[in-house]
Amino acid sequence: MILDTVNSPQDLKTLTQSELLELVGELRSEIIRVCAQNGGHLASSLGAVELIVALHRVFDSPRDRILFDVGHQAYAHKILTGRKEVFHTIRQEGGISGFTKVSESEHDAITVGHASTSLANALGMAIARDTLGQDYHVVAVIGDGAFTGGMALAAMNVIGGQKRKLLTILNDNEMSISENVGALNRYFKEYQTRKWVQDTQKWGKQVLEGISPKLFNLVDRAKEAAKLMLHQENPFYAWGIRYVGPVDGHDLPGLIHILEQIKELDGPTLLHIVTQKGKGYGVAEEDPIYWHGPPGFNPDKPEKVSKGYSWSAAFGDAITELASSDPKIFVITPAMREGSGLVRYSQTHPERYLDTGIAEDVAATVAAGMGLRGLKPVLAIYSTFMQRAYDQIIHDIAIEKVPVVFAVDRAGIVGGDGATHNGVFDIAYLRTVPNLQIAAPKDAYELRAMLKKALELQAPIALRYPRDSVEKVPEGTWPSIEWGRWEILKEGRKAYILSFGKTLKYALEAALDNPEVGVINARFLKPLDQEMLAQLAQGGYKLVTVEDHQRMGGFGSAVLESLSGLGLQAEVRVLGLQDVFYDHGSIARMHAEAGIDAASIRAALAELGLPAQMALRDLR
Ligand SMILES: Cc1ncc(C[n+]2csc(CCOP(=O)(O)OP(=O)(O)O)c2C)c(N)n1
Ligand SMILES: CC(=O)[C@@H](O)[C@H](O)COP(=O)(O)O
Ligand SMILES: [Mg+2]
Repeated sequence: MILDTVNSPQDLKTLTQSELLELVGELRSEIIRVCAQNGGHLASSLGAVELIVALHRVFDSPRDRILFDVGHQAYAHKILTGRKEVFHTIRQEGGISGFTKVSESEHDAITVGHASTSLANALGMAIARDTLGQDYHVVAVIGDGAFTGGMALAAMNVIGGQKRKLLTILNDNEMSISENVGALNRYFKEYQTRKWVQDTQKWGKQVLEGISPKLFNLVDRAKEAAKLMLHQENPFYAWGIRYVGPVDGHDLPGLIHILEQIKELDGPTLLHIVTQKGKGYGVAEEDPIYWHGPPGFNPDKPEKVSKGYSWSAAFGDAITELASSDPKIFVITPAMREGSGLVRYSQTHPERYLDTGIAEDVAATVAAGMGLRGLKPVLAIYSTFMQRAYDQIIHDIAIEKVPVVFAVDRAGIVGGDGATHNGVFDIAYLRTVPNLQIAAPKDAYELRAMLKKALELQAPIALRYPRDSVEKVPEGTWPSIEWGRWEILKEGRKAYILSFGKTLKYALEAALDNPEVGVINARFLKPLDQEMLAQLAQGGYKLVTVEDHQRMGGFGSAVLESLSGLGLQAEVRVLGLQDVFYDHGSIARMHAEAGIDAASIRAALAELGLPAQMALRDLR
C-alpha cells in the first residue's frame, strides 16, 4: 500500500505519478471503509480525492494554508495529514471531527461545518500574510453548493477588489446536497457545453505543457486578454478575478500541472474544476443525494437504509397536507430539501416551493416579502443554520409582525456533526426578539396542531423540534391545541418538572413512581404560560426546568425572569447545557454529561428535598 508510506503531505512529494494514482484508489477505499462503519460525508469526500492529492503534492501544508469550505469533503486531507491511524474514529465519541478543525491539526486551516466561510477566511489570511510581510500560499476550496451562499459571493466581491494573491478552487459537481440551484449553477452548466470553451481548454492544455512558470505568466496574460473578449460575461472577470477552467477535477496529472502553474501567478485566481460527487463508488455516483451523508452500510453490498420516521418527515407530511387545502402556503428551504423532510412537499406542490441555495439570510427575507404580500410562508430551517438569518428575522420579519412560520429542525444536540451543528442557541437568540413566538411540540400530533394553528394566527412563530424519530400520525389527523397553554402530563404533590420536546422523556422517567413530583409539558416557550407558572409558584411547588439547549438564556432563564416579573418566588433548579461547545458523539452521553438526563433531574429533585422513591421501582 502506498498509503502505508504516507505520514505527512511531505511524503507525497517524492511519489511517482503512478504511485500517486494508486494512492488515489487507496484513499477512496479507506474513505468507503470508514464511512461504512461510522456513516459520514461519503459522496463529497470521494469527489475531492484527486484534488486533495494534487493540492498536497503542489502546496506545502501547513505553511501554505488550504481551506476547505464546509469541511465535509476533506476526508482525504485528514488521512494525508497525519490522521490515517485515527481516521476510523471520525465523527465518533472522542474521535476526530467530521469537518476540519483548527484545534485538531495544524493542517486544518479553519474550523468549519457551516458553508460559505472559506473565502472570507482566506482573504483574511492573505491580508494577514501581506501585512506581516510573510510569504505563503492561501488556497480556498469551495463547492458549487457553498458558492451559492451570500458570504461566498460577497467575499468574492472583496477579493476581486483587493487584488491580493489568493487561489480559490471552485469544486463544481453540480450538486449541493440535492441538485444545486440558482443562476450561477445554470451559467456554469451552460458555460461548460460551449464549444469555444472546450476548444480553449484543449488549446490551453497543449500550450501549458512543459513551459516555464515565467513564460506561463506571459502566455497566461495573452490568453487572458484573448479570453477577456470571449469571456465578456464571465462573472469572475467582471470581479477582477483571473478565471481558469473548467478543468477535469479527476485528471490528477492535469490538476497537478495546472496547480503548479497557477501557484506562480499574482493576484486573485479562480480555478474552476468539474468533478463527480461520489466518484469511484457506483451507488454514490448514481445517487449522490442519499450518499451525501449516509449512516453506516455494508461496503460490499451498499444499500439504502430507512432512517425511521423523523420529525422532519412529520413536518413534511403535515405541511404537504395543509398546503393541499390552503393555496397561500409557500415553503422555502435554504438547500435542505431532504434533511427538512420536504421531498414529498416539493413534488406535490412544486409551484409553491423554493430552494434558495445555501442562503439562510435570503430565505428569511424572501419569506418576509411573501408574508408582506399575502402568502403564508413557511421557512424550514435547521436551528444551527438559522443563526445566519438572525438580523433578517429581527429586521424584516419581527418588527412588522410579518406572518412567517419557522419550522426549526435539528434543535438540540445533534450527534455526529458536533459543535458546529448543534441547535442549542435558538431559544436564547429568538426569545429576545419582540413579536416572535416560540413553541416546541412533544410529538407529531402536537406538531400538527401547532403548525395548523400557527398558520391561522398569521404571526411570526417558530416551532422547534429535534433530530430524532417520532411516532407517525395518520394522515388527516388535525388535533386542536389551546394556544399558549402548558399541559400537565403528570400531577405532583410538591414539585413539578417543566420541560418540552425531547427532554420530556427524561422528565417523565425521573418522576416515575414519585407522587411528589409532577411533569408539565411547557410547550410554549415564548410567551410562557404565565398563568400556570403563577399557580405553581403560588401553590408553593418546587420547580426543575430541563432543556436540550444552552442553560444560559434559555427556557429556564425565561422561567426565572417571568417569576421575577410576576413578583413571585419559587425554589427553582435550571437544568440545561453548560457554557461549553459539545463535540460530536453520543447524544445520550452528552445529555448525561450536561446534566439534563433523568439521573440529573433526580439529583436536582433530591437537592430540593425530593429524593426519588427508588424503592418502589427497584422492587419491580
Ligand atoms: C450555512 C449552511 N447551510 C447549510 C449547510 C448544509 N450543507 C452542508 S453541505 C451542503 C451542500 C454543499 O454543496 P457543495 O458545497 O457543492 O459541496 P458538495 O457536497 O457538492 O461536495 C449543505 C447544503 C451548511 N453546512 N451550512
Ligand atoms: C455538512 C452538513 O452540514 C450537512 O451535510 C449535515 O451534516 C446534514 O445533517 P443531517 O444529517 O442532520 O441532515
Ligand atoms: Mg457541489
